[in-house]
This record gives sequence, C-alpha cells and structure tokens, in this order.
Amino acid sequence: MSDNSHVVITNLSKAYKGRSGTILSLTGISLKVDRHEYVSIVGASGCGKSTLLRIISGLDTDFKGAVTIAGKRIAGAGLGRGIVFQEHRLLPWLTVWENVEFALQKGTAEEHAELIANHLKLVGLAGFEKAYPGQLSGGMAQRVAIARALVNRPEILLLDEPFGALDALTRLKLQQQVLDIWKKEKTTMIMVTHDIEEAVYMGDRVIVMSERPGTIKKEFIIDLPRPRNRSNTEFQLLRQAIYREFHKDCV
Ligand SMILES: Nc1ncnc2c1ncn2[C@@H]1O[C@H](COP(=O)(O)OP(=O)(O)OP(=O)(O)O)[C@@H](O)[C@H]1O
Repeated sequence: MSDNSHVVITNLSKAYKGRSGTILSLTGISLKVDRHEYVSIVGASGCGKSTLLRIISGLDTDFKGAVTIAGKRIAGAGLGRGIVFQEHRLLPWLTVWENVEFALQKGTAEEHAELIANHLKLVGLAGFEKAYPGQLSGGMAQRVAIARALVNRPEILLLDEPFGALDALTRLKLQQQVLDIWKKEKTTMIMVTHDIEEAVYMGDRVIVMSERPGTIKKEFIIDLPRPRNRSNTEFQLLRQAIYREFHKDCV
C-alpha cells in the first residue's frame, strides 16, 4: 500500500437478493485511491457504479471483500465521507440554510452558523440562505447539495452523477466550481459519470467498468495540466480511447 492511499478496495463483490434470485452486481473490484486524488468512474448503465459508491460511503455494508479508509475497515456511514446524488434531495419545506444545517452532526450553534455560512459562500450561494429549494434553479439546488455534503468537512466526497440533471452550461460551470473546491479543500473525490468528456476533464484517473457484474476493465491516467482544454488533441485522444474501451463490450 502506498503511503498516500486513502481508500483501498480489495476483491470486493456485491450481490443483491431479490424475489427472482440473486443478482451479482460487482465482482473482483480492487482499487486504491490516493489522498486528494480525483477519480472518475464510467461504465454502462446497471454495471454497479452507484452500488460501489454506496459501499464506499458506508450506506451498504452487506458485501464481500474489504474496503478501508485511511487503513480502517468501514463499518457504516461516517462524517468523513460526504455524498452528492444526481437529484439534489433537498427537503422542500426547509430553507437553503436549514437544509445545510440539517446535515450538521456536531458542534455548537456558533460553530454551525460559521460552517453553514462558509460552505454556502464556498458554493457561491451567500445571499440565498432564506430561499426555499422550489425558488432555486437546478444548478443552485445542486450547489446547496454540495454545500450540505461538505459541511461536516469530509475527507472524501462521493459524487454520483452530480451534474447529470443539469443543462449544458450550468454543468460546465459547476464542474469548474467542484474542481475549485477540490483544490481548496484537498478532498479525495470519487465521481461516477456517464459523460466521458466530464470524466477526463475532472479526473486524475478514469476507471472504466465492465457491464454487470461490474469489474474494473481498464484505468486511464489523465496526466494533463489543469485547467484542461477540452479541444486539446491529447484530451481528445484520451476521450476517444476511453470511449472505445467503454463501447467494446456493447458492440
Ligand atoms: N436495492 C437493490 N435491489 C436489487 N437489485 C439492485 C438494487 N440496487 C441495484 N440493484 C441492481 O444492481 C445492479 C447495479 O445497480 P447500480 O444502480 O449500482 O448500477 P449503476 O451502474 O449505478 O447504474 P446507472 O448508471 O443506470 O445508474 C443493477 O442491475 C440493479 O438492478
């Protein structure tokens, strides 16, 4: 194990038991993610990407193999890991401020106020504290969800298709904002996406998963300087190579 390993997954497999039998969702997954690394995961629909994130988050502990965070086996959800889903999942009857406050687990009222204010500022939403989710655009609501996931200062942020429901322009803006947060907070990021260009733009590494049962087919190191230029030839060549790998099974 390299000294910098943050998340270590060893020979992970996961089966779901249903009425019609057992579905093997993941098999033989081994992966190491370094501290402050940004890993993107792509793969066909149903190959187990969300399942993998749920396991790393600790929301699902029914699996075979081992998952350790900073050398310790995970035993359930913890404040050290935040998660952002494709839908913002904000509570509509609470304000922006209250939605973020709702996630806070420890600390005094003053500490809470400072944390909430800082995190709303971090995602560019200072001034919208009293707004309700219904009064926000999709991008703004997703930024509240990101603030909520970060407010407990997690060392790891898990992003499950975080920009999937947004329009193209908002998506580009939010990608940049998440990269800025990653740089500033030094969070370890693990992001699932269907968008190969996004995976290359954001990630230090792109993991391509096979169709179900999900395995790791191939890893691509994205050794391009940041901020990245999407029209750069090397960027496009990597995107095409990942695209080919992604579609090999499907053709
Ligand atoms: N709670 C569950 N019970 C039974 N089967 C499940 C459950 N959750 C997921 N599965 C099955 O496990 C497989 C992987 O699901 P998962 O949602 O992890 O895939 P995914 O790669 O994230 O898909 P998508 O890209 O479409 O979101 C699928 O075949 C799905 O039907």
